[in-house]
Amino acid sequence: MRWNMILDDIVEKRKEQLQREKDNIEPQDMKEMALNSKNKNHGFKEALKKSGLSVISEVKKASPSKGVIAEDFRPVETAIAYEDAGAAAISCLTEEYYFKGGSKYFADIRAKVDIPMLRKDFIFDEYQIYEAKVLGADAILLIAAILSEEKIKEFYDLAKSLEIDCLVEVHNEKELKKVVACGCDIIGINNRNLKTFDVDLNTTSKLAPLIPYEAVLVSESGMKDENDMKNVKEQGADAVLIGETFMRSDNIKETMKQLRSCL
Ligand SMILES: O=C(O)c1ccccc1NCC(=O)[C@H](O)[C@H](O)COP(=O)(O)O
Repeated sequence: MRWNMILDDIVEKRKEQLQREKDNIEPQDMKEMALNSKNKNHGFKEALKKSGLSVISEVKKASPSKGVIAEDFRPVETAIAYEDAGAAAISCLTEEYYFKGGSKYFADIRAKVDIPMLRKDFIFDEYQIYEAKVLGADAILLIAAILSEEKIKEFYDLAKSLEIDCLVEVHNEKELKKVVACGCDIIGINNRNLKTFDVDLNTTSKLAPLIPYEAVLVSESGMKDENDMKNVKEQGADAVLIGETFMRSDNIKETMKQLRSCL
């Protein structure tokens, strides 16, 4: 299978979702709603820079690698438990087909928690950034594997103009180079190999030394226990993004405590 095959499939499906979204609210209307939005940033970047290793806890019902993770999916309850457990921020999937997420889940959670929220999606159209603002997102994910350097810069600047932070995700050195060239200030290293779905925390070890000192470094995917947390912290991560481990937990507070026990 080709390196970007899975991402290509996800993006193709995501285009269909985008069309439905545009049919529902026209691009000009979405843009106006975003520009008139009173939603304020809850301080995503600042939350990740607090001492220790900050945790972005993810609300995710399913994934391409694991299928359905949470049969009994209760997004708002889960998000409130994350906040109570001391998560620095919440990530919520809004991609419908592969991750079984949705904008409604995002909006429902936003109404109930006070910590910063990341809109986790596959963003390739400015409409999705205006929509993120309207939903109350404090940050969006930009994936270097699906965007040119020009697009990263354009979307980064647009998001910043709307007071939205960007977590810009890389998988390898080539992607990292274009992200660094764009001056991105929050860089995510995804430990998941999208060809095999294997997670390897050595991806963080390999790329972390190449991240500019002033950028916030987020290690993403595959964090299962306190040793993984200790490992990526030692590699210089400021924050981690954790989904599956929390989504499979029946006691989120206890899982958070356990994950943080070696820090
Ligand atoms: O999770 C997947 O299978 C996946 C496949 C293709 C593209 C992205 C994918 N995941 C998105 C993520 O980045 C993770 O949801 C996030 O880092 C949390 O990972 P985990 O803690 O391993 O659930």
